[in-house]
Amino acid sequence: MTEETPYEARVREPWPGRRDPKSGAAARSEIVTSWRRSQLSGVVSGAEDLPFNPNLNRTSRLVTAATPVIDRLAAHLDGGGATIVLADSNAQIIDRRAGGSTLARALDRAMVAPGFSYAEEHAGTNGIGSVIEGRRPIMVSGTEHFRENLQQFTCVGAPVVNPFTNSIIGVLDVTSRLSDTSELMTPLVVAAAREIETRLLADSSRREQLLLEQFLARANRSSAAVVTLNEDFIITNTAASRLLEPTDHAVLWNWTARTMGSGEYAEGELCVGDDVPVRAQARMVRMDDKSIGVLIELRVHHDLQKAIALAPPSPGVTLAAPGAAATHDPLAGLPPGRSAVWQRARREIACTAGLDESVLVTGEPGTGKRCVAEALVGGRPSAVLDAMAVDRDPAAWISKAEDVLTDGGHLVVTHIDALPVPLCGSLIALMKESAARGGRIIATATRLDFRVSRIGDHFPVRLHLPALRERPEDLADIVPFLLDGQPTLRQRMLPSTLQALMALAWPGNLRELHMVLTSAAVRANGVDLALQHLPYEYRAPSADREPAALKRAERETILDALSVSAGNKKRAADRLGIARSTLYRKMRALGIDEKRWDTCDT
Ligand SMILES: Nc1ncnc2c1ncn2[C@@H]1O[C@H](COP(=O)(O)OP(=O)(O)OP(=O)(O)O)[C@@H](O)[C@H]1O
Repeated sequence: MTEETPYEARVREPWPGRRDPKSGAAARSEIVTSWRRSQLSGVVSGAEDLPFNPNLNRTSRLVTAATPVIDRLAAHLDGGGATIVLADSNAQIIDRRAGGSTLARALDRAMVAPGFSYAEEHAGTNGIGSVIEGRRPIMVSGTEHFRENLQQFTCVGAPVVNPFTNSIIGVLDVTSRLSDTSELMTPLVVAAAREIETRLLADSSRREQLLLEQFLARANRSSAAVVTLNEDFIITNTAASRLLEPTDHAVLWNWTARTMGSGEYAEGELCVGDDVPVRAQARMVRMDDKSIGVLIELRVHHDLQKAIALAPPSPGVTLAAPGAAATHDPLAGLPPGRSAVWQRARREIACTAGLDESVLVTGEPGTGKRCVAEALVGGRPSAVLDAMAVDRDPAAWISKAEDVLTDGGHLVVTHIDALPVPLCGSLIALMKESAARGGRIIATATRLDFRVSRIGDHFPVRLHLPALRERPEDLADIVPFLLDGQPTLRQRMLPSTLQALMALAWPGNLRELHMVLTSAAVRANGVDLALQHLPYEYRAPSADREPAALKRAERETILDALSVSAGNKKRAADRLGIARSTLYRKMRALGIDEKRWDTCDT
């Protein structure tokens, strides 16, 4: 007798999580083992490059609504030549049921199995990913499949659409062997997908009804702006609707997720609408012990509003640069943002632009240091030299710097922390000699330590740009700014997409965000940017948000320890109470640039 594969076991026990006492981890390792075993025996052809994620979200609204429908369909198809496949909005298969053992084995070999993603970009035309791209039911048969190992099947998929947001939250698919293809497959799948949507609507109505009741109970008693929201919708009273802008749905949802965590209550300050500082109090709303949304009261924070009003405005600054415009707003081309940390950085940039001093702009890679450096000299530096390119011709590099500074020009030097030590002395000497004639260097640096050259100490003014992950609420302002900034990026972004982006860590900062938006805009081809338009690895589903927030906190803690220990890894590890090897491993896993700190262990 042949050994039962994990997938056969799952077909026999359709929902292991419900009847099988095995833990999620055990079920996950089963899937991985099966995949590895298949790979080792060489039966997988062309599936190695399919994204595989063993974390299957079995508690989502999609699964809850789809289970009874699939149960019935599975009983109907039992022993027949067709299998039912349920996938999420990322085209990742969540479940597979029914179909005889021969078909199950064939699907195992082709990796049409839970955990694998059939997004079109990885799998080409198929009955799951192509449904998401086309937003309609589709039959893909035999050689119409892009991947060779799928060409033995016929797949019919239909989208499952969230009735409130109109976005696709999943795909229901029925797959059979090519020889078993039936014309009835399409109406069967479409009817089942509609039934799942009806169930979603009924379930949502109950949730939304309860949220509305809670909202009315509070709004009737409160003089504050009252809002109730979940990921899909938001209800506001008149005061809140005056205060909030459309992007604030995502801002409030993100703030709640960060501040409340797994608790029931959160309190804090944030900016909403047109930069209005508010004090917020949020309370979780539950139904059947599950969180279904939050109720938030917002009160305008008048003390903070006064403080912002008193802060130096963004002045028009007269520049000494030869040929520069007489008056220039240094903040004009810089990204907006409502966070306190970015507001402070903008004020410092505005003040610094008014000084005739050399400036060092620091920050992580991609935080926009070069853009800020150029803004500080009216957007018209006399020259821009990259210290990372100095090796090509050091003599020509330093001679160009000398020409600019001797003429009293404004030189932007990017990545000055990469300048070889011998050239640091020459550049500083030039900077000091030319200062009286108006010569000025605006430099950028990523590394915060300057233990080797200490070149940073010679700059009278230093500006630091915060990382994007320190101010996720700013994405609500930066995304439209970047989308508006280029003629090719004129689309709007759906609130759910913005929410997903806010939950990410952004190690590449603005550069990474710009890349993601450009890729999404190309993929969206003129329609509003939805989750499925983002590059695959950026489509964090809701279930992944907490780990993203945790990772962010862990990264912050490690960066803090490295910074306080002046980059010395042993001291940083001691500070954190972990082994140095663990610190290295965590740094790699969290994308902390080791090179940035690698001269600091001496
Ligand atoms: N003001 C801005 N307007 C539009 N895009 C911006 C702006 N600032 C930054 N970006 C985006 O971020 C990218 C990186 O910006 P910039 O080169 O200024 O960063 P940096 O901090 O100097 O990076 P690195 O240190 O890695 O060289 C830009 O190429 C652009 O895509």
